[in-house]
Amino acid sequence: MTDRAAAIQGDDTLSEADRLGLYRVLLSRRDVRGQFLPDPVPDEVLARILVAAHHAPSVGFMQPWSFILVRSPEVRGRIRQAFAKANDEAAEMFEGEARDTYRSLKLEGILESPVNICVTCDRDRVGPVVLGRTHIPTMDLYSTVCAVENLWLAARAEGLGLGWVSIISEPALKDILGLPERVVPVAYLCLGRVSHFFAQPELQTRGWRKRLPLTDLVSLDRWEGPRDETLGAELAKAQEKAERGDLP
Ligand SMILES: Cc1cc2c(cc1C)N(C[C@H](O)[C@H](O)[C@H](O)COP(=O)(O)O)c1[nH]c(=O)[nH]c(=O)c1N2
Repeated sequence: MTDRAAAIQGDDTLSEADRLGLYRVLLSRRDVRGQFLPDPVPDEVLARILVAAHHAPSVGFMQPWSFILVRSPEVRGRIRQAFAKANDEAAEMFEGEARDTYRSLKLEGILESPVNICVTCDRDRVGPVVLGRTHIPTMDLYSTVCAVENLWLAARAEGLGLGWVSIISEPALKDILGLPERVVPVAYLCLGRVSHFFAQPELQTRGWRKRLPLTDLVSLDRWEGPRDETLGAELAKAQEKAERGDLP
């Protein structure tokens, strides 16, 4: 094989089944809190999902992420306590009916899921000057979120549910997991087999918020600039189709 042949992707066209499969994963991915089954996630499946996360894009190819697999019931118990404290504080921030609804929501599956994963960002992984992060310092955090999304989609492709828990004080999480000062806990995730996936986001099903019309969110050339009517009609059609659960 020539150097060039080795350097480019061989068959770079996706089959129709691949294309649809990707959309199916994207549109059926759910945040899962309550339907976890206790069966362990096999190591080879975990490895595939973590490789998918590790193939995420990152600023300057910095790869600032690490993955802490939290299996210990003792550690998970401490995390669950930190969640409970933050969740009580969070409920107080809402008023009236919203507070009651908030209290009725299940917002984590820390103990029910067989494994938790903390995805961290080492802000100093390659020293202070990073290609692409020179003018917007938060780019390493955004890169780590890309890894989280890859992990989430790969989990869905493996038939596993994943739930993101962010109602925890950051210092408490850092303390429990022993993170050094320079390392940010970007995402605390609960992963495992589930009894079922909801068709729509749970927050929508439970009346908290609806998906916004995409046409309101796409404009031309500047913040809230003019709308392209022809594109707008396509966006509305495509969104309706997705809401019905039809693949594009
Ligand atoms: C950064 C971040 C943080 C959180 C979330 C997501 C993201 C991206 N979500 C999940 C969130 O509620 C969910 O994604 C939306 O409601 C949309 O639902 P689907 O993900 O499409 O099922 C989430 N869910 C939850 O039950 N507890 C939580 O603490 C959080 N935190």
